[in-house]
Amino acid sequence: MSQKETYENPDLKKERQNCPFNKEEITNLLDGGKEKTAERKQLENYILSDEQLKDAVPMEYLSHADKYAEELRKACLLMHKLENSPAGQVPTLRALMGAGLGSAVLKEGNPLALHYVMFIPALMGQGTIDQQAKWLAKAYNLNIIGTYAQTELGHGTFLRGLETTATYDPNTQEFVLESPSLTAYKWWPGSLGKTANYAVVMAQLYTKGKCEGTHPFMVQLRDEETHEPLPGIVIGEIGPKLGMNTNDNGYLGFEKFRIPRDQLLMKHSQVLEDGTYVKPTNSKLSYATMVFVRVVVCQDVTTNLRKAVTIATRYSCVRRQSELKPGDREPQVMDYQAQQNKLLPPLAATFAFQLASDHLWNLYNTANNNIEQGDLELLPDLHGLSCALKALCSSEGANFVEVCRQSCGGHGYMACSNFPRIYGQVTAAETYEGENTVLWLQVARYLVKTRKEQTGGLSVKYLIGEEKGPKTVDTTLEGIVHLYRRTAVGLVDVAIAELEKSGRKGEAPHDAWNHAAVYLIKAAQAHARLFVVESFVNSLKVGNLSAPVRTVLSQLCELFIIYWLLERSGELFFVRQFIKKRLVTVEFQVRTLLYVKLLAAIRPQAVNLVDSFDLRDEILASPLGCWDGNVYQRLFDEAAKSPLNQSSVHESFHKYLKPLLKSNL
Ligand SMILES: CCCCC/C=C\C/C=C\C/C=C\C/C=C\C/C=C\CCCCC(=O)SCCNC(=O)CCNC(=O)[C@H](O)C(C)(C)COP(=O)(O)OP(=O)(O)OC[C@H]1O[C@@H](n2cnc3c(N)ncnc32)[C@H](O)[C@@H]1OP(=O)(O)O
Ligand SMILES: Cc1cc2nc3c(=O)[nH]c(=O)nc-3n(C[C@H](O)[C@H](O)[C@H](O)COP(=O)(O)OP(=O)(O)OC[C@H]3O[C@@H](n4cnc5c(N)ncnc54)[C@H](O)[C@@H]3O)c2cc1C
Repeated sequence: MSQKETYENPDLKKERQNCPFNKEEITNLLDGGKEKTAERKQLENYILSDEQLKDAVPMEYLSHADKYAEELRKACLLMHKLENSPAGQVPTLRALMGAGLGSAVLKEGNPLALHYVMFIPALMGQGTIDQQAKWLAKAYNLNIIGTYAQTELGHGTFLRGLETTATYDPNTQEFVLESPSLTAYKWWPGSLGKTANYAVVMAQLYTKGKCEGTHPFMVQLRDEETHEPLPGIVIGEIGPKLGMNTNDNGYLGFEKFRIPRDQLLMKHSQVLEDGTYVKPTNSKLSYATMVFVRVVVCQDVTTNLRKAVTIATRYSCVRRQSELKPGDREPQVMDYQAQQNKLLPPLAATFAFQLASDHLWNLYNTANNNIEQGDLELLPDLHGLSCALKALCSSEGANFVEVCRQSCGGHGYMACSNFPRIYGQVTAAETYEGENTVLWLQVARYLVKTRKEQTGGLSVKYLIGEEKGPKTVDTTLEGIVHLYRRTAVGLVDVAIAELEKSGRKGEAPHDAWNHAAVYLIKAAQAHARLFVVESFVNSLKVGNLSAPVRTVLSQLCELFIIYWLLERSGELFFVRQFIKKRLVTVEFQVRTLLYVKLLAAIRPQAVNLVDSFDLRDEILASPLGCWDGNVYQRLFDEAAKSPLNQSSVHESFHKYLKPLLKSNL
């Protein structure tokens, strides 16, 4: 059964011949430059060549506890490796926390992720200079390991409803942390179950008998030597989940647990020794850590989607099934237009999401620098855009990953295909860091406010003033983007009209808001899609792209924006002006024709495009997606690893089946 190391599936080989563009140019573009590509490759060689970081058996065959222990072993080894990393510590950390390199080693979730993704950012964003001096070095050196404990059994979304209390005692200058009910128990924080010994805990601050709202507190949970929970701390792990099972999500209760006053993270608000409360300039500054994570989640989801698309595209060019031309050889399933319709939109989406995420990352950095200087002007736009893109990338990403799985037929359902893990990771992002529906409503709030008050940040400028641009069918990219813009504006206006209608009926604003939720969510989604397509189209106008790369990216861009338009066509019916002008029918006919042409144009470039993602086989971790296309041999090799194949007759036969067979029931 063995194949030569040099094997390359002939169909894939053919797909790779005569590539019209330079794959490396796209790789460099995605990495952020030639040097960054070189750095990444060097880092991958450094990490992935370490034998101790390889799994002895696939993780699926381990128990819940063994999975955790094995992932923790590798996570700790990775941290040791940081010291001598050729790329430097911070870029290495970033690569390890992201969905690429990190997931090649830590398959079921990184037990140290929350330390880097939330605990350290919370200390940096919420702690004073003195508090950072006290804790940050320890955290960076991994002398302490932390998490972010906000969500409770009873409340995740509604932060004002959190029940954990931190009551200031001026006599001892301490806060007393308390979980007054079962629903007040912290529930969900990653790494809390077994790994972390510290946490940034969000609790309702009481001082001088008054509740001042939720605030972040630095809390030690476990003894630094023995790792035993400290007296007054009730802590544990919450059990198996759909995915990310070694992220050891945990629970946490406080029984009159005391911490010194200076462990309230006091960058934005303070409690003085006598208990006087000093307010922040903006009460939402304590939510800043969530904003950071929403921004990085967009990047994480995009990297995961690239993996799914690579696996499905390569497999679809290796897989031959059914009959296209009667009597001919079975075709590659990728030659079915229906398969292209499944796979080429998610392929295009990887570019669209990456470009939008880059844009968001730049906004985050600018806004954050300004906030450090006391200038909060960009905060509403950052909040609106991070909610919009987090919700859009995670929801569309999860749907696309599922389509990629389906496109691989039965083999896509195997655990070894890696789709279950990728899906587990991406769909989790639909819930964590703000449940998507809730985030859409936050976006809608910003849109409605902007439209009504005619003032808002850069991402919502199109809602201010009268819309300009062609009102007839225009088949240029600009024309299509304009259609998106008109739909987005139109849907905000429809939502506002609904709110006003309810108002006229005498409904209170909160009831009117609830009764307009369907419209509000549609408006928020249209806004997010507009932002993504604008980013895609605009980024093709600038940059130093060769003509062949520009051509293929333009085809992907056009395909993607038409795909979304056709998918969400129902929304055009909400916007009255389209119906009046009978634009919808015309739009449909023209776009569908173009869409089908684009599928055919991109099809021959699909394998070369996913090759240009330059994802190593260890990162894809799937027999279906390997570079050599040796799919069937690899599936067979994976099956051989099953513990059920280690003997010809399993012991359970003798215990259960044989007695049944002999029982003459
Ligand atoms: C140094 C090395 C670093 C290495 C690491 C680097 C990179 C890492 C790379 C990759 C990692 C990638 C991904 C991560 C991978 C794995 C992740 C693993 C685990 C995931 C962790 C998940 C953790 C969590 O889930 S933590 C819990 C998150 N919880 C939530 O998100 C709760 C959601 N709820 C809310 O946010 C709020 O309650 C609310 C829904 C917004 C409502 O709040 P409320 O106070 O009720 O506000 P209201 O609606 O009344 O609005 C009032 C007003 O405030 C404005 N507002 C609201 N929120 C904000 C905000 N955040 N910022 C600014 N403004 C805000 C709102 O717009 C209103 O304004 P206005 O009155 O209309 O003007
Ligand atoms: C894998 C994973 C990791 C996590 N890690 C952490 C962590 O490290 N730290 C941490 O603190 N938390 C963490 N969480 C918790 C996570 O942040 C919350 O689960 C999330 O914010 C959703 O809150 P909830 O569970 O209370 O959902 P709920 O708010 O109860 O949602 C239930 C339903 O109610 C709807 N709903 C709720 N409010 C509204 C509203 N106002 N309007 C309309 N619909 C509404 C929602 O849309 C949803 O359909 C994690 C969760 C997961 C799944």
